[in-house]
Amino acid sequence: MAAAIATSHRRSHEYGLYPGVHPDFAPLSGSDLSFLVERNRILHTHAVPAMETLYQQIANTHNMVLLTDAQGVIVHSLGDADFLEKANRVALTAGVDWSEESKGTNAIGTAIAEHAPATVHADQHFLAANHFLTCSAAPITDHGGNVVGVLDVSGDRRSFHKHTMALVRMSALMIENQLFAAAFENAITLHFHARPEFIGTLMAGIASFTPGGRFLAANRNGLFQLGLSCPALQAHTFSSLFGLPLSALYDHYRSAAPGLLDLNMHNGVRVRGRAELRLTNGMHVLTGAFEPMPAAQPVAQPAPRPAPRRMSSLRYLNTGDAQLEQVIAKVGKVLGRDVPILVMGETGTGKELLAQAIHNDSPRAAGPFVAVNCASIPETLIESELFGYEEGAFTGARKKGASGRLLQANGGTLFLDEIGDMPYSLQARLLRVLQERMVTPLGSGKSIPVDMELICATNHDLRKRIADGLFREDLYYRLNGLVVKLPPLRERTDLETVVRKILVGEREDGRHRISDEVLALFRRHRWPGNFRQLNNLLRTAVIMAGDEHEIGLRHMPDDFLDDIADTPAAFAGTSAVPAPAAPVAGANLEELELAAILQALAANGGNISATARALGVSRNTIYRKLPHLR
Ligand SMILES: Nc1ncnc2c1ncn2[C@@H]1O[C@H](COP(=O)(O)OP(=O)(O)OP(=O)(O)O)[C@@H](O)[C@H]1O
Repeated sequence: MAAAIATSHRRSHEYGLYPGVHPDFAPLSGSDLSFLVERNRILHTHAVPAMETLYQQIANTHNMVLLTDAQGVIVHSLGDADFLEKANRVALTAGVDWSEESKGTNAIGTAIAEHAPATVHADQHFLAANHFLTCSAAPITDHGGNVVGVLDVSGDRRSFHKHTMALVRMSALMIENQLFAAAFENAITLHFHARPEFIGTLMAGIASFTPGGRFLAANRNGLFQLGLSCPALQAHTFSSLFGLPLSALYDHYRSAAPGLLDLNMHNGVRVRGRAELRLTNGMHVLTGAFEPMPAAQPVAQPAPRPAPRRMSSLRYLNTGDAQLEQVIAKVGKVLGRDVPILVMGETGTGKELLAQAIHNDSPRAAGPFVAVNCASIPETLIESELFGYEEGAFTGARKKGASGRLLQANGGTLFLDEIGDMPYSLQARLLRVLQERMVTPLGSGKSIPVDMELICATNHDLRKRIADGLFREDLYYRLNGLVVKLPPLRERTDLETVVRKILVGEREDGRHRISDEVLALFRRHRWPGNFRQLNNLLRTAVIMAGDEHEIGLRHMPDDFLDDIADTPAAFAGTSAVPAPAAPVAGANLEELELAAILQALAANGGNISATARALGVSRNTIYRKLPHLR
């Protein structure tokens, strides 16, 4: 360090500074300061919690915690009141520039100049005005290795403690990992270390890959363990770095309770790992573990490397509901048998997800999965969308023509969603394609052979549509090789598992859980939007809950609680609701409901908000039922 301090002093001279100078301690003006914070918003957001934790460890030691931008200008500070007065003399406050150019040798400026952690003690500071300080600073870098800020602890020189630097470095690493996670939210993220107990700690390496397996980036410890520079890693993939095909990674996480992965790195080092992939629809596809991770294995006895298992996508969907289990068993029997499958079910019951799982488990999994929603394409376009067209087939046709969705599904699976909404005129054409296995694009005399599996879905009663003259009977019989019906959410017996699974997908740490009260309400809700509704509701609730681990009634949106309140059955049996006094013979539901509200009001001392919370309804609902309370 002494050499680095001497070099820094030389630089300070070159900047035209001299030790006795009284430097410019003026901070940025108000609007410039706001601009500085705004420009560093992401850094600020992720650094402040780590700064607060760091500060808790050093509180009452006459120290301050400082965050600067990449140039050394202070963005945020936390400090001991008794030290603040002294600190103000040298302006350890937001908006002041602590680069070497401005203040000569100091931990912040020197850490930036050296691109390395720096401790500058007492008279090691270049300016005499700063000799009463002792400072420890660590640069914060992004995944490309660029310094984006500095974390620093500065205090009275008599308060110097040799462990301060270790704390600062750990906190900087924590901030870097947060920035990394935010930058690669939708990537496959692998947390790895040779010692399994270090996975999930600051020591773990983290590497990100595209869903196709291409290397994107690694954090500081990841780069260290991989032993390659960032540019050298760009040519790599998941399998070239960790010796496991990507498909085996997906398979691993389709098992009911996947443990840590055993991986052989390109340099021969064996590591253990845990992978995650967050999809934009909010579900993790990789962290198939609904249960907490199994305890790490002792270091001395690494588990024998298991033979790669192929776990099915269908099995991944199977979360314990008996009706669903039957559906999965049935479709499992016809996989690859060229039997068209018709999936029935209300909106949002997961028909498309099931179709995708069937495709993934079929012998055509390597081919394309092409989904067409017949209800969402305008009737005038559906023909060209499905069958494609030749160049110049109609006004507005693209120059080179288009292949059409049927041909795009060649070699894979075509999923026709909302088949009941297929225009009647096109149904005969579709039937011909299915019978002859040939597609004739619009405006073309040529027929092209096509080879695909067909899965259709509908939430209409197709027999009724046939009776109404809206659906062709011959097409119906061609489509319904195997008909399966997905149960609506209100009939599923695995609601708790499903909720847990969605919550695991909502946040990387998967730490939210639902309260028994809310689960009881969920069990009584009608769920008209099925999984789509449940997913959205849980996503909002997780945001509402923030740092609270348990999702309770107070995190539920009002419209949901209103819906529940309008479902009389919802009042029976929830732990939140005291059972109404012995029902009066002949009382109707409304009377029972009123009795329950009055009882809850009494139990909550007439407090409307507490009563609403206890009953799982909004305050408006209470006022609606008992208008005299307004
Ligand atoms: N088992 C499940 N667990 C969690 N989320 C699910 C599950 N099944 C479906 N979803 C989610 O619910 C939403 C609707 O699913 P999907 O599109 O498969 O339903 P659908 O029955 O095809 O709906 P629609 O009839 O409206 O087209 C999607 O966001 C999907 O990811």
